[in-house]
Amino acid sequence: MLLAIDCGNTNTVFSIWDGSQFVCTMRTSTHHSRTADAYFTWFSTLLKHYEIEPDITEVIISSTVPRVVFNLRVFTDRFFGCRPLVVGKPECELPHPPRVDEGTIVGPDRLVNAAGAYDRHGGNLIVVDFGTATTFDVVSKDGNYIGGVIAPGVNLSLEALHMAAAALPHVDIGKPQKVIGTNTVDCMQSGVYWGYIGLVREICDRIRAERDREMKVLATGGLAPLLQQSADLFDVYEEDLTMHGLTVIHAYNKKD
Ligand SMILES: Nc1ncnc2c1ncn2[C@@H]1O[C@H](COP(=O)(O)OP(=O)(O)OP(=O)(O)O)[C@@H](O)[C@H]1O
Ligand SMILES: CC(C)(CO)[C@@H](O)C(=O)NCCC(=O)O
Ligand SMILES: [K+]
Repeated sequence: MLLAIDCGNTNTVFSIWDGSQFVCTMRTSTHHSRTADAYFTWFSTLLKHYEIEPDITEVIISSTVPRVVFNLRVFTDRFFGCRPLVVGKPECELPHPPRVDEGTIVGPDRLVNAAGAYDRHGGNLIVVDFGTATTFDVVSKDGNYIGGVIAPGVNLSLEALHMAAAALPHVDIGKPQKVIGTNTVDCMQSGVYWGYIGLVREICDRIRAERDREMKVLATGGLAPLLQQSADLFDVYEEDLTMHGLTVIHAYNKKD
C-alpha cells in the first residue's frame, strides 16, 4: 500500500491508499522538530485505534516546508524500509512539467493539485486551495501548471489583524449574518469573509479574461464550503484533491 504525506505550513496529512481507495486519513500539525520516532508513535497509535494493519511498501511526500522532509525520510526508511518519492526532487517526475519562469520553485502542493485536478477533470482549470495561503493554480488545456496567484490565507488574515492591532481579538472565521458588523468580532469576520468572496470571484474572472476561455473552478481545503454557502464561486469541491494528486504522481513514476 501507498502512504501519501501532504505536509503544509500548518498541518500535515497522512493518507493510506490501497490502490483503489483511501483507507485512512490522519492529520497532525506541522513541526520540523518532530522526529521519525514521534511520527511513528502517533501513526501506529491511530492505526490501532482504527483497527487497520496496512502493509505500507511505498511512500510519497509533498512538503511546502523543506526542513520536515529530513525526518519524514528517516521515518520512511526506518519503519517501512523504503525510499520515499519526494515531489519537487529531480527523481520525482511529473506527468506534465510546469511552465513557469526559469529558476522558479513552485510549491509542491500546487504541482500536486494540478496533477490531481487534470486527472479528474481534464485541462483549462483553476484550482483554489484554502490552506495557510490561498493559492490559485492554473492548469493548461494539456495539464501543465502554468502559474497562478498566492493570497494570504483566511485564518492567516484574521490572525494578522489580531497580531498587529492591540484591540483586535483572536477570531475564528464564520459566515457573518450581515455585512455591517455592530461589534468587533462581527466587523472582523465580515471583512475577511466578504472580502474573500470578492477576492476569489475577482481573481477567477481575471484569470478567465487573461486566458480568454472558459475554465472550470475546483476548490479544495477546509474553508471552501463555508464560502460557497454565500456565492457560487466553485464548480466542484474536492476535499481529497491534493491526496489524489499524490496518487497520480506516484502511479506516473511507477509506470516505467
Ligand atoms: N467550517 C470551518 N470553519 C472554520 N474553520 C474550518 C472549517 N472547516 C475547516 N476549517 C479549518 O480550515 C483550515 C484549512 O484546512 P486545510 O487542511 O485546507 O489547510 P491547512 O492545513 O490549515 O493549511 P496547510 O495545508 O497550508 O497546512 C483547517 O485549520 C481547518 O481546521
Ligand atoms: C504558497 C504555498 C505556501 C501554499 O502552500 C506553497 O505552495 C509554497 O510555499 N509555494 C512556493 C512558491 C510558489 O508556489 O510559487
Ligand atoms: K493544503
